[in-house]
Amino acid sequence: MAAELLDGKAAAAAIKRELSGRVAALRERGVVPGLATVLVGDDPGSQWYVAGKHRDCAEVGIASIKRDLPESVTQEELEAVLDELNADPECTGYIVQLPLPKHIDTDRILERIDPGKDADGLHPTNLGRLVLNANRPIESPLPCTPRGVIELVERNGLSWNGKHVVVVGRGVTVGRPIGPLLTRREYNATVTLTHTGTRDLGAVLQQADVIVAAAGAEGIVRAEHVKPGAIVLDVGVSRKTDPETGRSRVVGDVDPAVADVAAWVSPNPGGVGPMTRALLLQNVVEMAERA
Ligand SMILES: Nc1nc2c(c(=O)[nH]1)N[C@@H](CN(C=O)c1ccc(C(=O)N[C@@H](CCC(=O)O)C(=O)O)cc1)CN2
Repeated sequence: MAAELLDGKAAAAAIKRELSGRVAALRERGVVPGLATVLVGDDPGSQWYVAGKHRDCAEVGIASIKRDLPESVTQEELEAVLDELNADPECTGYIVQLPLPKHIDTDRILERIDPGKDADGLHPTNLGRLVLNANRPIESPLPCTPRGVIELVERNGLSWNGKHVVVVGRGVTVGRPIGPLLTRREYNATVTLTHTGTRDLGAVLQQADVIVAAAGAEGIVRAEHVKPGAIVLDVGVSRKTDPETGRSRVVGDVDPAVADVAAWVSPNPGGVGPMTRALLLQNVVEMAERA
């Protein structure tokens, strides 16, 4: 039987409709939320994601500011741009598009962001609050993709309570922060984080009620790894060029045959990607509401 689809486009559209009303209410109070993006270099994927963030802002009434910098930018020049955004009252939140070029120290850049303007929730203060505030609501921005994964499942009437979640990939935007989030009492999941050093990944995956595949390794999750009835979220992004058309397309971490075994799968594209974008807007709106 074919799995049901976790439609990220539909869920993201619903979130954006809700946010439009909240932005209108903020504007009535004279508060204009403004998201800035910092893009370094000319990677077409990153350019496409950043352009999408500006389109999303326009759709819900958030002002947006662009800072596009050449690949050759130095650490000091990039930090000066962040200092300027930290001081700019029209920028209420901002993101630095990742990945950054190899000559840039990404950790130092993330630490330079004012935690009160950290729309991605990746500043050490905000990641630390995610770990510390175990028994009270978190009043600081949370990483967008983990938030998007959680929302996508819940908006389809599914619960995390008591589920064994196996996450594949230990990157800073998904794998590392999703465990502290899903193990909070309100979600109550049990999380296993796997990575390239995990022995017998297939055997670990077979124990999962939910798989979150965020390794960026095409087709790493296959049908024989998946327990019948599991929920499978495909967060991985690899790009493949079609030899006939020369056009590039996104391929995920989940082999399409998984849909014959799982109960629910998120398509890729059209699953977690649009949710990441919607939850970024939600972070911006929440930060403006709290300010
Ligand atoms: N500063 C950040 N950098 C990066 C993040 C992040 O959350 N913060 N995540 C990813 C890229 N990303 C957002 O920035 C992102 C990835 C994918 C999508 C998306 O909507 N994808 C579409 C398909 C797109 C395509 O065809 O290329 C989909 O899934 O339907 C949005 C945002 C790394 N960097």
